[in-house]
Amino acid sequence: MSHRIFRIASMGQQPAPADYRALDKGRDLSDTLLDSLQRPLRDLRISVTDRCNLRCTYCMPREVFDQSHSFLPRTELLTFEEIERLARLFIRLGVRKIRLTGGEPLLRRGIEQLIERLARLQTATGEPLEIALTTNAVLLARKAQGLKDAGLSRVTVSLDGLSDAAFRRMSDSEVDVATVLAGIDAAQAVGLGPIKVNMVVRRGVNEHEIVPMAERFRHSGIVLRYIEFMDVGSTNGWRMDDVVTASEILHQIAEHFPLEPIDPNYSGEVAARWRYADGAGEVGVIASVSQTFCHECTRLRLATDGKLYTCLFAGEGLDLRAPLRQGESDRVLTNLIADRWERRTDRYSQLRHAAAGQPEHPVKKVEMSYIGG
Ligand SMILES: Nc1nc2c(ncn2[C@@H]2O[C@H](COP(=O)(O)OP(=O)(O)OP(=O)(O)O)[C@@H](O)[C@H]2O)c(=O)[nH]1
Ligand SMILES: C[S@@+](CC[C@H](N)C(=O)[O-])C[C@H]1O[C@@H](n2cnc3c(N)ncnc32)[C@H](O)[C@@H]1O
Ligand code: SF4
Ligand code: SF4
Repeated sequence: MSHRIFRIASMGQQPAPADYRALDKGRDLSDTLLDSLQRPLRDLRISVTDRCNLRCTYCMPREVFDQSHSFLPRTELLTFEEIERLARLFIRLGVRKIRLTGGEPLLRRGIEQLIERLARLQTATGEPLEIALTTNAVLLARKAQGLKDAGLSRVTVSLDGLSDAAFRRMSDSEVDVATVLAGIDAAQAVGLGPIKVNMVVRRGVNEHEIVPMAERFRHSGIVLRYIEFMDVGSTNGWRMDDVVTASEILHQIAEHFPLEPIDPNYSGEVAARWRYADGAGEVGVIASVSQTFCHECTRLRLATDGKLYTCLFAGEGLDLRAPLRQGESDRVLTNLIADRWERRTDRYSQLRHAAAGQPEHPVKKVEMSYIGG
């Protein structure tokens, strides 16, 4: 396996400040913006903080994200005004859905004000923008009503097991499952749905929770999605052996509750959908390791400090904060973003798959808590 193919992910030069002048020109936005693999831009994920109140072992292992870890200082974060300005430009380039994430997005002070600003925006086709938020739900019970009032469309909650023992092992915390379930109940009560629950499955840690979780969310109207443990970042000690594949997961569930495949809700959906044959609802599997979906990837990620990443597994981002704070025009920023998308060649998961799960990384991948999950 050569190093070369993994070098493809998101490499690209930051233009020198002087080059911004050359980008100060109008752009025809009537055609769909496509990357070099003919994928449109549709989905923007914004990391609003790199901090978190949990220490999930697969995302922010405590031994790395401890007291000595330098989180970004406040001045380095994009302000709400800056995020709103960029969001407008992304929408003009085709974005229809914005997902707020992190780190833990409910830790960002005044997140409701950001949602209010975004909720006023319309997509290029005149429809309201869909604004979703992914959260560990530790603070959701007390914040659900405010989020709804601010204009949030829906929430996705991460929960890796129903027993406190498994949940605490995965999240490396003392939080109990009841707190997360209370958050889900509150979100449902205020109408922050359709609600989805994401469960990362790690072999030998929480695979015994697959069936109890299915049982808990059947008949609830909530869509549970199982996620294969991924090699995001550089610190989570990922090994292919620890991945419980989507087919293993589905097999376990189907032994108790027969399943039937159903069509995706939209092109490029990351979860493959299955419904319970007895009509109890649906589940999804996100097979980002065993059945990759790069060929339909329409996602762009704006990290906490304003760097733009064209792949979850990128090593380098395009700095948008510098031109923003240097007072560059919307035209410059739009051209910067559009040019980056047009040059995009990322398909990391597909290449990892082709290499039988043995990537050799020439670049240090950024952490998921910073780039946004
Ligand atoms: N490899 C890879 N994994 C992804 C990507 N996007 C999402 N995932 C994984 O899928 C998980 C679930 O993502 P969500 O944000 O809940 O999924 P989504 O498809 O945007 O959600 P919906 O809008 O509800 O369909 C993430 O936490 C990641 O683990 C991606 O672009 N690449
Ligand atoms: C990074 S978190 C940020 C939002 C919020 N803190 C939460 O946990 O919902 C977003 C999603 O990424 C998923 N995730 C994090 N690390 C992962 C990994 N190594 N493999 C698969 N999914 C991962 C989490 O389970 C979560 O659903
Ligand atoms: S997955 Fe979410 S809750 Fe867990 S450590 Fe990462 S950012 Fe925090
Ligand atoms: S690895 Fe994920 S983020 Fe990167 S191109 Fe593939 S689907 Fe998109």
